[in-house]
Amino acid sequence: MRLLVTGGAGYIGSIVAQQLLARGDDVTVLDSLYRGHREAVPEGAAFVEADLLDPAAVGAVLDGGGFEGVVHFAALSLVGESVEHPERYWRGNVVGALNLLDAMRAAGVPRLVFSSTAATYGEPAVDLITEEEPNAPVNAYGNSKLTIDRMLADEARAHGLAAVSLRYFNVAGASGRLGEDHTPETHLIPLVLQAAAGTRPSVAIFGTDYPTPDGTAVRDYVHVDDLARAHILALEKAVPGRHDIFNLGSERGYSVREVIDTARAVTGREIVALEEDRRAGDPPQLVAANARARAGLGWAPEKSLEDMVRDAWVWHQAHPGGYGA
Ligand SMILES: NC(=O)c1ccc[n+]([C@@H]2O[C@H](COP(=O)([O-])OP(=O)(O)OC[C@H]3O[C@@H](n4cnc5c(N)ncnc54)[C@H](O)[C@@H]3O)[C@@H](O)[C@H]2O)c1
Ligand SMILES: O=c1ccn([C@@H]2O[C@H](COP(=O)(O)OP(=O)(O)O[C@H]3O[C@H](CO)[C@H](O)[C@H](O)[C@H]3O)[C@@H](O)[C@H]2O)c(=O)[nH]1
Repeated sequence: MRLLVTGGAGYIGSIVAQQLLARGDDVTVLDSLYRGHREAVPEGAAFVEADLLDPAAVGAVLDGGGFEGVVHFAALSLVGESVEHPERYWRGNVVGALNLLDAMRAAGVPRLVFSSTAATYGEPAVDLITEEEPNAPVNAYGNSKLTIDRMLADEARAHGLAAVSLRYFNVAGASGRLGEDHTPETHLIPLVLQAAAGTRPSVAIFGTDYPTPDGTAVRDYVHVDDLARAHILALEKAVPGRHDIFNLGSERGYSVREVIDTARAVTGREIVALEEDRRAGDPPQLVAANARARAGLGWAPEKSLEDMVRDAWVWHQAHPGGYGA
């Protein structure tokens, strides 16, 4: 397929672009490089430096481009920043997505796969989160992503777009020469590995008084390669005039302590973990039900937490300062 990957200079988008190229798709990456890395755009992909907030630039890329689909990753995704500066998230994520949809409609691009998030569910007190769980985001990041999900449902109904929202839980791991390099880094696994490598003195455990087996928060971690595979399936199975939503998780949660212990075992390094207060807005537990993705996409995660930590560790050792170093 001829595909546009927005946000393809970022962590997940670059790895999806790489998998698409590997199976023979023709890939163009559109990214503003605001939070991405030119070095992460896979060889073989065409690259356009453009901002989704610039409708003329987006229209110029799509118009006459002959694209058969768009995989849309480009977004702001720092929960804390979204609470302090919600306007950045409404503009960057919602207006950006609207500009993209306008350009796709004008150019007649038939399908879109979108990076949604577990944050659309807020803080549900259930063991496994299904797609039927009420939407109740607790921050502007989740609100912006839920708004885009709703835009896609309307767009599909009115204009026949084949749209799929993939609700990622916690994405981790690396894939060959591509890995996770966020500034600032807020995600647990890269921070734990920086502590293992000695590039930071310790890692914080945010909260030890949660109602979970060991008192620390539980998350459902998915390897970025497994996640990437789900995008390819979604592109193939998207139905014109429909908007489908799929959770991407493993139905198995791990606590912060379990993640740190796994990293100790994988790296063989000492990792100093300091117990701190809860981070504001962190729910005790987020674990995905994935029956819908199994049935509808034929997708199931294959890689373990150990695989994610090992692959991220290999990448971290090869890129101790990230892409910039
Ligand atoms: N990492 C996770 O665990 C996780 C979980 C749930 C959902 N998501 C979603 O997945 C997507 C990818 O996440 P990631 O971790 O790879 O993020 P990332 O920050 O590494 O990549 C996002 C990319 O989008 C680009 N971008 C941002 N705004 C843009 C704009 N207006 N125009 C053009 N480019 C723009 C950035 O420069 C960056 O390269 C995001 O939409 C995020 O919300 C991520
Ligand atoms: O230094 C750290 C960093 C994180 N944590 C804990 O580790 C768990 C995982 O935290 P991450 O920041 O790695 O991931 P989140 O679960 O907070 O965030 C994920 O889910 C969010 C929605 O809830 C967004 O979608 C976000 O992009 C995605 O990475 C949380 O319980 C957090 O409190 C620590 O204890 N110490």
